[in-house]
Amino acid sequence: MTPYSKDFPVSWHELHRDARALSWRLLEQGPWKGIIAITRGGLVPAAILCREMDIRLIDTICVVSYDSSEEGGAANVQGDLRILKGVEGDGEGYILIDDLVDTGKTAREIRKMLPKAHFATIYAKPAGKPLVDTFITEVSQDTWIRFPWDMEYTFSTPLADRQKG
Ligand SMILES: O=P(O)(O)OC[C@H]1O[C@H](OP(=O)(O)OP(=O)(O)O)[C@H](O)[C@@H]1O
Ligand SMILES: Nc1nc2[nH]cnc2c(=O)[nH]1
Ligand SMILES: [Mg+2]
Repeated sequence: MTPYSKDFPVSWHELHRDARALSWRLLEQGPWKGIIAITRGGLVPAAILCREMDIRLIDTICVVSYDSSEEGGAANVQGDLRILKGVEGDGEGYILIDDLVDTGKTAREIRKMLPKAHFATIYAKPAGKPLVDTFITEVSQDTWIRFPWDMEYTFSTPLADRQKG
């Protein structure tokens, strides 16, 4: 049984705007040595942050967590976190970026590896929020965020027709 009953679709435009808002917040807290993106969701926000903040040193922590093999591609079943690639050091002076924090499981594990990094996300749900140093938008725990890279344009049935069905 999925704990998600609401959908929160995010467009490229909204994501860009929110990532730029995060850049403003982080610029005020710098200087920064570089950015560490948590793959894969942190990669697009990392690219936007680097551009806005003139950061050229970009590293990755590569992890596998949620299972996207479910029918319909709804990637909402979380398994054990597997670290495919880490980084050296304790993260001091670095921004650690991910697209969102949900249960906080990913953040908790990665914060153990990089306790001095500044953990930033664009979106945060209540359970994961205490683990984040800076975020932009909070959504409820029962909401599944849909990122633009996971979606495509398709026909939308008019509301009146949906009621008939
Ligand atoms: O707070 P948590 O409950 O741990 O969830 C947050 C993580 O889940 C998503 O990644 P996902 O595992 O879906 O993989 P992806 O980034 O490779 O798409 C998201 O990008 C975070 O990394
Ligand atoms: N796309 C997406 N991935 C997630 N991983 C954990 N929570 C979420 C979510 O709300 N949306
Ligand atoms: Mg992720």
